Amino acid sequence: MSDVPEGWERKISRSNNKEYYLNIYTKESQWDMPTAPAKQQSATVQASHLLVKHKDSRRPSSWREETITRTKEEALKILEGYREQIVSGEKPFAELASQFSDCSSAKRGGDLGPFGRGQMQKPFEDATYSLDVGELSQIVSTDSGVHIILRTA
Ligand SMILES: Cn1nc(-c2ccccc2)cc1C(=O)N[C@H](Cc1nc2ccccc2[nH]1)C(=O)O
Repeated sequence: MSDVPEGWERKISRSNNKEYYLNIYTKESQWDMPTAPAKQQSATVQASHLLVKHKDSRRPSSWREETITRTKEEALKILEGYREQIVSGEKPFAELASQFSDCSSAKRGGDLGPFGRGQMQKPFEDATYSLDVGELSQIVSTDSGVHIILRTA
C-alpha cells in the first residue's frame, strides 16, 4: 500500500468504510490522497464575537435595535462592561453575545464559523489570527462597530 506524505495518517471512515486522510497537526481531514507533506498551521480559524454597533457603524441597525444612535464612546463603555463580566467569569461569553451582540451571529452565541484570510474586515482578521485558541481579544474596532473576539479554533 502506498505511503502517505509526512504528517498525514490514513484512516477508515466508520460511516462509509472509505479511506480518508487526517492531518496530524491541524486535525483537518480530507478524502483525497494528499500529495504533499501536511501543513502545520491551519489555513482557517474559528471565532465568536460580541459586536456593539454605534451611530457611525457601516449599518447602524441590528436584530436588537432598528436604528442605533449610541456614540462610539458609549459603545466602547458598554463593551468594556461585557468584557469585564466575561474575564471575571461572572457571565459566559456565549450568553452575553446571544443577548447583546448587534451581529446576526448572536443567534449562535456569536459563533462565526471557520474563516480564512481575506474573508473578514482586516482589523478583525488580524486580531483573530493573533489570538491563541481560547483567548479573548482586547476591543477591536471595524467599520461595523466595536467587537470582542473569542478564538475557538
Ligand atoms: C460576517 N458575518 N457572519 C455572520 C453570521 C455568521 C453565522 C451565523 C449567522 C450570521 C454575520 C456576519 C456579519 O457580517 N454581520 C454584520 C455585523 C458584523 N460585522 C462584522 C465584521 C467582522 C466580523 C464579524 C462581523 N459581523 C451584521 O449583522 O450587520
